[in-house]
Amino acid sequence: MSTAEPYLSGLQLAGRRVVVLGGGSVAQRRLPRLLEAGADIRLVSPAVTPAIAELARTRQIVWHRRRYAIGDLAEAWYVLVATDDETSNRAASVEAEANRTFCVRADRADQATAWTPATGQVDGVQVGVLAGGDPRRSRQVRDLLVDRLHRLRRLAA
Ligand SMILES: C[C@@]1(CC(=O)O)C2=NC(=C\c3[nH]c(c(CCC(=O)O)c3CC(=O)O)Cc3[nH]c(c(CC(=O)O)c3CCC(=O)O)/C=C3\N/C(=C\2)[C@@H](CCC(=O)O)[C@]3(C)CC(=O)O)/[C@H]1CCC(=O)O
Ligand SMILES: NC(=O)c1ccc[n+]([C@@H]2O[C@H](COP(=O)([O-])OP(=O)(O)OC[C@H]3O[C@@H](n4cnc5c(N)ncnc54)[C@H](O)[C@@H]3O)[C@@H](O)[C@H]2O)c1
Repeated sequence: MSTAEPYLSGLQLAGRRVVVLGGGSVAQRRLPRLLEAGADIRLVSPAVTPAIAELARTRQIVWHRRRYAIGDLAEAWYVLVATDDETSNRAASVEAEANRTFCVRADRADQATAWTPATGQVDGVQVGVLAGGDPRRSRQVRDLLVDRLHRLRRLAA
């Protein structure tokens, strides 16, 4: 990956296929935002957390109960790689690159073509913060911004 700055964007994912690999704590944290965006989510993982199993049971996502296989990313507009198996993570990011599909890689920031910002929303205003790969800092800055937006709303009321 280059040392250039990432380009923040507002992806319109409604109805578009997003493939998530892995069903652990990282996937669980990120699925709610993808669902709010209306993404058509396919999740591939041999095991998932109870919260993710519930999303599958209620048909909010489609869960394929198996390991990643080459070809899984064929229809994807966006890919979130979050398994704890480095070999699969690497193979999937190679497949995404060949498909020219942007791909988050939770275990290796330097091998990813997209990063997940810390996000918040107040009154229809979304904030997204990247802090150069330092998630604690992006979370802290997001919390400050969301708090300030809440204060402004109270002052305006
Ligand atoms: C902001 C947030 C968004 C979200 O996830 O929603 C986010 N990580 C969050 C939490 C978090 N991340 C980590 C922990 C474990 C404990 C700790 O270290 O504190 C926790 C805490 C937890 O899990 O509770 C460790 C970690 N993170 C990355 C690596 C790999 C590496 O750096 O190479 C490793 C080491 C993994 C390992 O050791 O194996 C990589 C990335 N994490 C990013 C985003 C992208 C950078 C964005 C930026 O520029 O800031 C980036 C580059 C790529 C990506 O994954 O998209 C969210 C907080 C927001 C919120 O709370 O709302
Ligand atoms: N980027 C971040 O914010 C962040 C935060 C914490 C951890 N991590 C890293 O991200 C990865 C995932 O973390 P986690 O805490 O969600 O792990 P986890 O152990 O909670 O979940 C891993 C998931 O991957 C699944 N899995 C394993 N092999 C697979 C395969 N071949 N194909 C598909 N699914 C497979 C498992 O069944 C499990 O559901 C780890 O490498 C971890 O070090 C990243």
